Amino acid sequence: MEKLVSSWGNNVKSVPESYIFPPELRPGNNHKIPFNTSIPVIDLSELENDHHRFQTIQTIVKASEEFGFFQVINHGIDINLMKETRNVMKEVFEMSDEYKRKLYSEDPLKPCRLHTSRPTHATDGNQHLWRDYLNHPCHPLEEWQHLWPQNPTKYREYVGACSVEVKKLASRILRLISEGLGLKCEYFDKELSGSMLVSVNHYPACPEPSLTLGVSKHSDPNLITILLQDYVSGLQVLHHGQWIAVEPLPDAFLVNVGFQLQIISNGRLKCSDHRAVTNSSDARTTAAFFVAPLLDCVIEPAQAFIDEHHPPLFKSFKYKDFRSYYIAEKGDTEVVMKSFLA
Ligand SMILES: O=C(O)CCC(=O)C(=O)O
Ligand SMILES: [Fe+2]
Repeated sequence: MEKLVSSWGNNVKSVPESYIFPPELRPGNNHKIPFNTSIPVIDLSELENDHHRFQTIQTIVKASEEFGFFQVINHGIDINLMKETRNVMKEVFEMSDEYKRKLYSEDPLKPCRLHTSRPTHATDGNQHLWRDYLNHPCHPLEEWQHLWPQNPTKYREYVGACSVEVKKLASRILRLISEGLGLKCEYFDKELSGSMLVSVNHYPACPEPSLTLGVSKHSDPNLITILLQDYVSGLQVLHHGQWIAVEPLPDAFLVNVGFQLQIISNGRLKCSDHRAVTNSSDARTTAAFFVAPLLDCVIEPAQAFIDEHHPPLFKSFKYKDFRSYYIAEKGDTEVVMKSFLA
């Protein structure tokens, strides 16, 4: 499959022209910045201890205000299930070209498809990204699982089991955030978090990581994202104008605030721009579970954050209108944010 980087990326000594970013958008030497330890790693087992519960919730809220990112450990999801899920996900990209051709589609409306190189606002529209991805909805499981890849043979089983657990983890985190912000604990329980889509991202080792990107700068359009990573680093977050590198902790999930959580919290929680860089020695596979509102759901700042001194900062809109606009503007954070300001 000539379009998929996973089919030829390992055999080239240099990055093809169409993958080279303009100088101002290249990561340059920033593709190997050291890990920044200020993004908190939060131990969820502390929630069982009455003394530490309050502090843990405060740390989650503070991280969501300051970085829009935090990691969670001791989250209750079986480490072995995480490992098996990562393995079947990696295997998809190692399948034969013949098989990958069957999964590949250019049709964005296809519910399960393998694709590559989604152009974004940060490029000139033709720029390729050093990434292949497989995406499909995964909640409610029974509605979608039969459309997922049949090979690797355990894909449906492991990704299905992991999706159910990740959805529960997301609900738990949303309840903690609600509690920390003074919202009803079940505020996000229903339509606001009614759908979940996974994007399995695969970044083959890249011969010239300073010239290209796996995913260019963007913020996530959904409510909250739960990212399953492996041992290989690559995610960078823009913090006060500087790129900072996130340490990959294979037993942890990385959590990030999406646009909708920023809007509902009336700007209190932040969705931060982030990107994925590549490296020359190891392929990297991640799974981003995007928890999102149902398409007809009305999004607006929650009443709890509005009073005479705090007017609503954002308009009220249907999630589907936000999504269409985000796609049309290729995820340009500034343009998207501006048009939903009150
Ligand atoms: O793979 C990663 O580290 C990040 C992927 C990401 O940001 C996304 O899929 O939205
Ligand atoms: Fe993202």
